[in-house]
Amino acid sequence: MAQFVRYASTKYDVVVIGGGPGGYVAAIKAAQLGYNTACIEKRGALGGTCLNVGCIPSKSLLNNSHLYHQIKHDSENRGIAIDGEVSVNFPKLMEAKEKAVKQLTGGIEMLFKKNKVTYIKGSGAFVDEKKVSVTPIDGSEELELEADHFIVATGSEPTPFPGITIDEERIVTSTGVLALKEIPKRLSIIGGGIIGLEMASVYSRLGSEVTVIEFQNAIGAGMDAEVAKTSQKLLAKQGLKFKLGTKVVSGVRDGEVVKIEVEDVKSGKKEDLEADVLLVAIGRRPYTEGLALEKAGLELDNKGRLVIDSQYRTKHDHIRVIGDVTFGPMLAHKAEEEGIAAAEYIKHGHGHVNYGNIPSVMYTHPEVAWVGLNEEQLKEQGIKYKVGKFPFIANSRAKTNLDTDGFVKFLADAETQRVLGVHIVGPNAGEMIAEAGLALEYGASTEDIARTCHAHPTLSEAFKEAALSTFDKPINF
Ligand SMILES: Cc1cc2nc3c(=O)[nH]c(=O)nc-3n(C[C@H](O)[C@H](O)[C@H](O)COP(=O)(O)OP(=O)(O)OC[C@H]3O[C@@H](n4cnc5c(N)ncnc54)[C@H](O)[C@@H]3O)c2cc1C
Ligand SMILES: NC(=O)c1ccc[n+]([C@@H]2O[C@H](COP(=O)([O-])OP(=O)(O)OC[C@H]3O[C@@H](n4cnc5c(N)ncnc54)[C@H](O)[C@@H]3O)[C@@H](O)[C@H]2O)c1
Repeated sequence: MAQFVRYASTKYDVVVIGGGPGGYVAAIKAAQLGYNTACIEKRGALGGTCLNVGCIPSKSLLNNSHLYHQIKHDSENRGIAIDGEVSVNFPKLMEAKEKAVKQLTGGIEMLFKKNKVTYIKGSGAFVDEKKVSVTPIDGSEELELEADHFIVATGSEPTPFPGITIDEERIVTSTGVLALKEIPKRLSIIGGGIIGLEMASVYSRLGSEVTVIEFQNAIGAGMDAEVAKTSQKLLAKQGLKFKLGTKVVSGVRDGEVVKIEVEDVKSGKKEDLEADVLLVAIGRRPYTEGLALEKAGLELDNKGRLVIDSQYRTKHDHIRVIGDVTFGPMLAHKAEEEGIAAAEYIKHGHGHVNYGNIPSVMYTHPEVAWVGLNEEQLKEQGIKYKVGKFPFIANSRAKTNLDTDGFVKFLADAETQRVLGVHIVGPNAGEMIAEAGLALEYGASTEDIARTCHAHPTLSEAFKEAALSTFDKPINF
């Protein structure tokens, strides 16, 4: 009975299943558009993978491990003398991460209150296409909710590696690696994608010997090949070991160590490795467990993604799907944009996400960021393009910061100079890429950017000079 008082109503205009970046944003937007909205989340905290076990905890560890590494290895250069020992307090580092997560997930609860979204802590499952049942996480009585519209945003989970058993202690996914009890002496990572490289950076800076095992001959899971190569070189200089073109045959825990057998893809040569922790980071897959999709007759494709049309509708017009659980890149900002668009489709019949303009950022040091098409895609599509590049070594702010690795690379239409893609490896790339996104959105040419006054001395002058370099000579290089 108490449940019904707490959850006020069992009939809503909009019910959102999943409280991650897709779901919580969709719920707030729907409420702002005037709908009586509820959001069902089973984790016990809002914010989904991103805030709880993804973007936010990983960025906390990346930031603080970078600071530590810089203080320890890069202070003398800068005229800062360290008298005494600089060391890591690992439990405290983890505590700082937890604090950031708690503040941000709690912040979403406040936003729900402010926007009058009903937050239902439980697991949602379709009863039919008009109703969902909720099993509350506090063990109280099951509820049934009816709604005119549903938005499914149940996210994704780590892709398992066939034959390798995860214990989240010695053989871990991204969730386990973000919550280790101690810094492993040796960390092996299967997958040289974004998770693999970000976590490799964290633990390498903290003192682990890190080996990244990647099936492909390049790291970065699809980033511009030249950028991927540069990034790999810079990460290798920091001490990361790479085994590219390498297949993992097996990974087994043996007491306190993990034994890994790998095989060179080309030669078939086998090798045995040993690690204290093995991270499996070979991608993520859509998560629909327990949703009882069959009760609503919803379809999955062969990759387990919920099938939708361009307005996020399933075969039922009133059931929409957004975020990692459906098509497109598995990124928080993509899920958020879709959350807003889905609510707007419900209200107005139109919404907007530009899938050609979704930035990607890898938060290593230096960062890697890109948006639009890369050289390989342009060649594949037969589009004639010009390249403009500017290295940070020639940028005054990068010089003053003693942080000069990397470059900005523009790809522009050969005839019109319209920006087609921007790829950056370098300091602050993740912030700088926003300017490229704006340029793409407005259909800017590289000349538009080159003629825009950028403040001096800033890293963004490298951005301007790279744009200029697609059609003229740079000034400072
Ligand atoms: C280690 C790591 C780092 C990452 N870093 C970044 C980054 O820096 N930038 C970036 O853009 N992306 C990053 N990502 C990806 C990002 O986390 C996802 O793209 C994003 O969280 C997807 O949002 P979503 O709302 O679709 O799903 P999720 O965030 O996965 O949220 C889905 C929610 O639905 C809930 N749920 C599932 N089924 C039910 C049910 N039946 N009933 C009730 N609730 C349910 C789940 O508990 C979950 O909380 C990272 C991911 C990982 C793993
Ligand atoms: N900064 C960010 O935006 C950020 C950070 C972390 C995660 N994410 C998102 O989370 C998702 C998952 O990340 P991820 O790094 O697990 O996936 P990913 O797709 O980025 O990379 C997986 C890598 O594993 C390799 N691989 C696959 N199977 C393998 C095998 N059997 N042996 C060796 N290597 C193998 C792939 O070639 C690829 O390079 C991605 O979609 C990513 O966009 C984003």
